Amino acid sequence: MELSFIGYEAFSLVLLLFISMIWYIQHRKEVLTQWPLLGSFPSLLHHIHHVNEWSVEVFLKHCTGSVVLKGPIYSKLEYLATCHPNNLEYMLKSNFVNYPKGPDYKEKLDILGDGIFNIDFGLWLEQRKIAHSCFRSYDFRSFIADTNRKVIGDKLVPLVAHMARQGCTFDLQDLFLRFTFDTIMIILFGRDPECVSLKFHPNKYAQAMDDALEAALYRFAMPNSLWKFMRLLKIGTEKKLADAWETLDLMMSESISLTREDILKGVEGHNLLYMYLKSQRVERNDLSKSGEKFVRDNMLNFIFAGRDTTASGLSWFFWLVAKHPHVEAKILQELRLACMKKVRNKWPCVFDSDDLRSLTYLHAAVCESLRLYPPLPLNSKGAVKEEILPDGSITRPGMQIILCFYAVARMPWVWGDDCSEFKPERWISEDGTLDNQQMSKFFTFSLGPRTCIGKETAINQIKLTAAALLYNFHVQVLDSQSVSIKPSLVLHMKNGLLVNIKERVNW
Ligand code: HEM
Repeated sequence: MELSFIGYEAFSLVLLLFISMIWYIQHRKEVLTQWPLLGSFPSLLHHIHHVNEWSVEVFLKHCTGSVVLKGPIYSKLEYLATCHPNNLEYMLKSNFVNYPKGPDYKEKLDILGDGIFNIDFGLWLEQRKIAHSCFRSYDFRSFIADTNRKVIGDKLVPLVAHMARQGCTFDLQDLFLRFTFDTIMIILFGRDPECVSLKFHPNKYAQAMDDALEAALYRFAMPNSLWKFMRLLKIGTEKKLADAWETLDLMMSESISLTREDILKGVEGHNLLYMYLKSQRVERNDLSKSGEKFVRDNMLNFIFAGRDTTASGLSWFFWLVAKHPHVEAKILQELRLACMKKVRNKWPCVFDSDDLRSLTYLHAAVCESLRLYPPLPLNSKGAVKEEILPDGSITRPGMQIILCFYAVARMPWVWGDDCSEFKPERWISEDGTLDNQQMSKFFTFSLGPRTCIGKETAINQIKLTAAALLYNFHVQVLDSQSVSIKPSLVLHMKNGLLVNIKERVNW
């Protein structure tokens, strides 16, 4: 009797395995597999290391702008991933109030605390107003322009000239991360951490930021219970995040206390922390205690916002330009004209914000590169009320909505059959001016009330850096390397960008 029961169990197991195998063979070639009981979760985890490229395949294969992904049946995980421009526009702009980031977002990005990225409604509006008034102020804008000029002209260009003379191969992405870190730290705290230097000393803060961003990506893909369990055990990406958190907190408290000391000594400043403390109307004697967490959270948000994104934008831009010599030639032609107008014949030549106005083709090339490689490729939202989106998809409270900015640029029905090509010309209208119509389907800086506050700062910094480096040097990307996307919330290159640099002596 017992034997036949075991025999029955074994038979059922073999049958189950057989059915699973047949099912697997039938479905293994699908881009997105809906597993019995487990939903799309195994597919999502399997593809998480290249989630952006995978999202393009999924949307193209399913010929749609939206797909629903479900977690295992025991979990409440349900995603709506969409790259339909009408949906994106609707959620980010027209019906923005129904699509806050939601508490789930803040839990996953807890390292950012109550900073502007993480909060919604009244609290967000208050912080947005403070940030907006700083970024609009003449003094702060001049301070940013001045910082850009100094960091590019006095540090970046001389270092690149040195590398060119040495003839050594180096990682351009690493250099850009150092450069944007120095710049953002000067803008925020008025202090130069001197990461752009001949010593190339290891940057533990950069590593900490990379680890935090990688851990955050995995949190977005996993059921909450799983990453919380990993956090409890301090293993994997959660262990890296805990260490990164400690390192970044230390950096923040050092930077904040140094700036506070300056203010207490009466040193006038134009940096963002100085403006934030002033905008809180903190009494001078109170500066040592006031708003510790408020300041820490906001400044850390700005470091994440300003360093990684701009460095990513620069790295992909240089890679694309190196792969498209005809684009490089057109940019150089424009730069040469700009230089001639100002009668600049010394080497190296560094451009300033005034020059940028005449550089239409460079602007188009930068937009085109940011379209194809948006530094923040995904965005996440929650829904307050159930609604039907413009493409007919339904959003429900509790659902996580993923806005796929990387994928939208690669949909032929949005950007045309040549959508995957690097073509700055698509941004220029027949009369040679910039074609602003493209902006309605350009989501790289988001849209609506939460549009990136640093958009102008970032574009200017990329253009000024590109102009200075391309005009003075020839950047040759090593053909032997494989350039791919790193699994992270920011679109970095997995193995960096190895280049050789030569001075352009013939100008
Ligand atoms: C190429 C560079 C950049 C790109 C592609 C970019 C992109 C974005 C995107 C997509 C958002 C919306 C994020 C969301 O809603 O979750 C955003 C928000 C934001 N960005 Fe940027 N950004 C860049 C550079 C900068 C810089 C240089 C700064 C400041 C120094 C900055 C400050 C911010 C802030 C404060 C927000 C939050 C706005 C809010 O929630 O109201 N960004 N950015």
